[in-house]
Amino acid sequence: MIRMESVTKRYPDGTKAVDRLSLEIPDGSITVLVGPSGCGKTTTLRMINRMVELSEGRILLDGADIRDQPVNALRRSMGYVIQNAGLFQHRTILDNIATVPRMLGWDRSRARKRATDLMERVGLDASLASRYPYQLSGGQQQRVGVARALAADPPVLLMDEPFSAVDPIVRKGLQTELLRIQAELGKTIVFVTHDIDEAIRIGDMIAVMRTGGELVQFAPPDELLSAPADAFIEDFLGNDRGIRRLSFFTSAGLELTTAPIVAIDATAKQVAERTTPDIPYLLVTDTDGKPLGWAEPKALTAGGGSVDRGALLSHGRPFEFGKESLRDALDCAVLSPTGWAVAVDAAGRVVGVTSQESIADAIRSAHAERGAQTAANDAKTAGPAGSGAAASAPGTGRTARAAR
Ligand SMILES: Nc1ncnc2c1ncn2[C@@H]1O[C@H](COP(=O)(O)OP(=O)(O)OP(=O)(O)O)[C@@H](O)[C@H]1O
Repeated sequence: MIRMESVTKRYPDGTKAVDRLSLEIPDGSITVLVGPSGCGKTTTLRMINRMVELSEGRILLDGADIRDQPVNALRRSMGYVIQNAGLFQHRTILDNIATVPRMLGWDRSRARKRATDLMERVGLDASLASRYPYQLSGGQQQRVGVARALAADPPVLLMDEPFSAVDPIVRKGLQTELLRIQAELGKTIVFVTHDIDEAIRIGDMIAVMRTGGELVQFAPPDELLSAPADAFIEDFLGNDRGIRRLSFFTSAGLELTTAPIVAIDATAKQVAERTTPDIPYLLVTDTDGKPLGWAEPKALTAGGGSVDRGALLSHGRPFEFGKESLRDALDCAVLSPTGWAVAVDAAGRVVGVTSQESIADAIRSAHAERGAQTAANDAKTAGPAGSGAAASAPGTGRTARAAR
């Protein structure tokens, strides 16, 4: 664990970049430092690998003061990724990734084998190995940067605005890749961004800082959204907090019904059996159970056994039950022409449908459950007085990340 104890950084010109920052960065998870330009994020990150020396306080890595170990050994235990990747322009992609293992004395073939494996891990095609950085897109260069930082398998990864220079679609792809890599490797990642949406999407814990290098709130993203510490955080988070928070609630608890579902080859009798006064529309599936569209029951029987697929209303985007969040389910329902959302399994087969009312019920119970959980965690972490000054992550109760 990285523990920052009342850390202050004053630059020689007198600028106080970080002010008595206390933070416990939990192992094996992503902690995001976020805040407006100039609030001290980069300075904080660089104090961890001693690219910037702190002025007061101390930083402990697994209980040991980082100033008590040789700076080279410290930096080797921490991969470092920056904006625009910072690749060596005169080296091939493979050699860029193999840089640290080579510095550590690995022989050439072992280092290259490691680099080749890492290219695959970060989603880079092997055919790019012999190219030079200028022959890659910005997104590909960032992937190389991540692979290079992972090359010596350091337990800690420090990432400074790594995805800021690429367009929003590529950026989302890189975030997804990082989450996938993190799920596989379980590194301790400290990630700097000024983008609160990025922080919410990838962070297990988020530290919000404000100008003057002050920590304002340290919390998991759903807690930040539900209980911002003050008006500054509320403003920084922007609109739609309630809706965005629904991304942290799984759709697994939603009540589904299969009552209004019929297959395309259903007989008139089967359609009639499914039809009740409560159900103005039926969802039609193909014979494999995949959704085709909504139809009024009478439209299904009008053709005397053959359904006109072109006349079906769109079923919209279905959501994957249990994997996607309540936010996804709500979005599907709101966009559905019938107001009902279609739930599918991983193979895309319909497992049921759910109404906006059922989703509203699920949202209410999810809020109540999370409230009870938070209260229980608060009671646990409150513990005996004087249990430490550093802002710390709750020990338990982090909900599984819904597919964000
Ligand atoms: N070498 C330096 N000498 C003097 N002041 C510095 C130095 N480096 C940074 N600062 C100042 O320290 C403060 C914090 O800078 P820092 O780069 O840590 O902020 P940041 O939150 O990462 O900003 P950004 O999002 O714009 O990158 C700023 O006021 C900055 O001008």
